[in-house]
Amino acid sequence: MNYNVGVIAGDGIGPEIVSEARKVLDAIGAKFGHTFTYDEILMGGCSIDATGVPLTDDAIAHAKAADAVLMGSIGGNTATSPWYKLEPSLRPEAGLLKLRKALNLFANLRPAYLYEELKEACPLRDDIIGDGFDMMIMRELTGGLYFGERKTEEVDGVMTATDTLTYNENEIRRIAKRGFDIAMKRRRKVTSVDKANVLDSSRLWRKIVEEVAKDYPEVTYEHMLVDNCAMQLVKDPKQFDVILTENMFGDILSDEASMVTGSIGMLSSASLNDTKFGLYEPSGGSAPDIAGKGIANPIATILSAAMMLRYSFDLDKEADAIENAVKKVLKAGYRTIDIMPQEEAKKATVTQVGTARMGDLIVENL
Ligand SMILES: NC(=O)c1ccc[n+]([C@@H]2O[C@H](COP(=O)([O-])OP(=O)(O)OC[C@H]3O[C@@H](n4cnc5c(N)ncnc54)[C@H](O)[C@@H]3O)[C@@H](O)[C@H]2O)c1
Ligand SMILES: CC(C)[C@H](C(=O)O)[C@@H](O)C(=O)O
Ligand SMILES: [Mg+2]
Repeated sequence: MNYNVGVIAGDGIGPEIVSEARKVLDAIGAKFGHTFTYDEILMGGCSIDATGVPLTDDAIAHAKAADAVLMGSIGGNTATSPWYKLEPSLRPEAGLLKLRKALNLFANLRPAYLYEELKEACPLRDDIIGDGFDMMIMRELTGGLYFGERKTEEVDGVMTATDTLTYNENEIRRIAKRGFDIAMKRRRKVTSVDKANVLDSSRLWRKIVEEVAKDYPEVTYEHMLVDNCAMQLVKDPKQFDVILTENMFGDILSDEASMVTGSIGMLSSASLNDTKFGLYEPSGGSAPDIAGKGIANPIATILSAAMMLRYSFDLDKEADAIENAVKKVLKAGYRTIDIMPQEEAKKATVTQVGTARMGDLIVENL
């Protein structure tokens, strides 16, 4: 079967990590008898440079026409890049937000899993790590602060900036259902994270989650305030199965969860709508500090490609093959620099490799 994959390589390390994921997809195609054709789509800083805007209507049309989209990352150094002198709607991130909205990608799944082999890269103590942990962050992606009205204006001679956080019950219900559905396929526990002690939007979130929970009697659920959740993620990450939360909290908590798995370079993600379509991308950014050096970890992008095979194309065997190959390569001791702490470097059993070599090793182990 032929699959038409839209590819947004993007900026910074984006092109480096996406080309490794394409390498792996091509190898999967050859092994299992599929073809993947790639439609390259411009988004982010590279689109600004080429067209003056971070995402053109033509780019949106190509993304919509694809069977699924694989993405690297967009953006630059927000302190120094000229892209951040442009008005906000013309900056790289505006392209990504516009695409998420245009494709109605409301459900963002970010699986944070500690590989046995990466315990050394996890900054937590051994007694906290125990047998490891495996959680799914289910982040609402098309509402909340990211999409509310915002303005900067002078009020009584004082510069004043406003961002608004709005959720309606339908937006909350559909993401909550997704969260409980996923929990049914996992360890049947949902932790709904909010700030209901302060925010109206969180109080509505809690009310709707409680209604949805009634349809899932087999799932244990709890509410947790976001500040406590941030703390619990490092105190006892094992307690979490599905973390269900709104857009901004999910953005922040998923970066935190990634670090307890060893590195942001390990955290894959799928952004889904209510069809089989999805946008698959690593959770981390364009990493301007290491772009062009050939040292970025491509595993999150490769695992995102595996999620694409599983969720958009129903190719479970093929997705398993990628995930197993990643495990084998880690077991054999290969590490990119982000998952290789100093003490590990001294061990003869561990070998540091760059981006392309890591991609090749995963292909060799398929
Ligand atoms: N989905 C996306 O495209 C996305 C996500 C997050 C940030 N961004 C953008 O990326 C730019 C840089 O943001 P930032 O520096 O705050 O976050 P970042 O995630 O790009 O980088 C944070 C740190 O993590 C490291 N890192 C990230 N991915 C890595 C990988 N695959 N391998 C090894 N190390 C990795 C970086 O080197 C850096 O030290 C900004 O413009 C931001 O808006 C884009
Ligand atoms: C680049 C940025 C807009 C984006 C977000 O905040 O959603 C990123 O941080 C992410 O986590 O995908
Ligand atoms: Mg983020």
